[in-house]
Amino acid sequence: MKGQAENEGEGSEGVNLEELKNKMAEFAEERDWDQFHTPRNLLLALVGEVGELSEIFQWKGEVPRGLPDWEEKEKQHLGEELSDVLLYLVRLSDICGIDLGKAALRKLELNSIKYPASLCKGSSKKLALLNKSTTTTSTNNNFYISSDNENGATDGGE
Ligand SMILES: Nc1ccn([C@H]2C[C@H](O)[C@@H](COP(=O)(O)OP(=O)(O)OP(=O)(O)O)O2)c(=O)n1
Repeated sequence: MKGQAENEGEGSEGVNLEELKNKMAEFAEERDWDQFHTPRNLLLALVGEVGELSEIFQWKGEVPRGLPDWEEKEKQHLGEELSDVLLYLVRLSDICGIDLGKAALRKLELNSIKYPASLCKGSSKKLALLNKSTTTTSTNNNFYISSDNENGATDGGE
């Protein structure tokens, strides 16, 4: 989705998942595209957009937070691809009957239980300790904890 949008510059305050879900449903309904918005099609579309998002970063190497050296045009393009991913994710969740907001809040809770700040914060020694203690109690959450990342752990599981 490139180029000038009608509501460009409009404030984003108050945008919520419910609103995005309804707008996507309306968008599909108006075009009689419900027939194409099947779970599999939406998943493939989502993955395709993740690919387009990746292309923006491809070959750039690591880039600093906030992307200070990027041109506005490039940042706008990034916003468009991020939005495509979000919109397809919202639509996929809706079509699958998943309340994405509720599911995400629950997952955040699970994450905080799985990665207690008191254990994750700090040295790699503590991360290794967490790895050891959680893998013995966790049955279906296979994950690894990067020893060189002081910010936390990477979920390689579900
Ligand atoms: N069957 C479709 C096709 C598009 N869209 C919406 C959701 C996305 O936000 C956007 C995707 O549009 P494009 O497939 O045209 O993808 P891009 O905007 O990324 O364009 P391009 O692939 O040409 O860069 O439009 C949709 O809901 N259902």
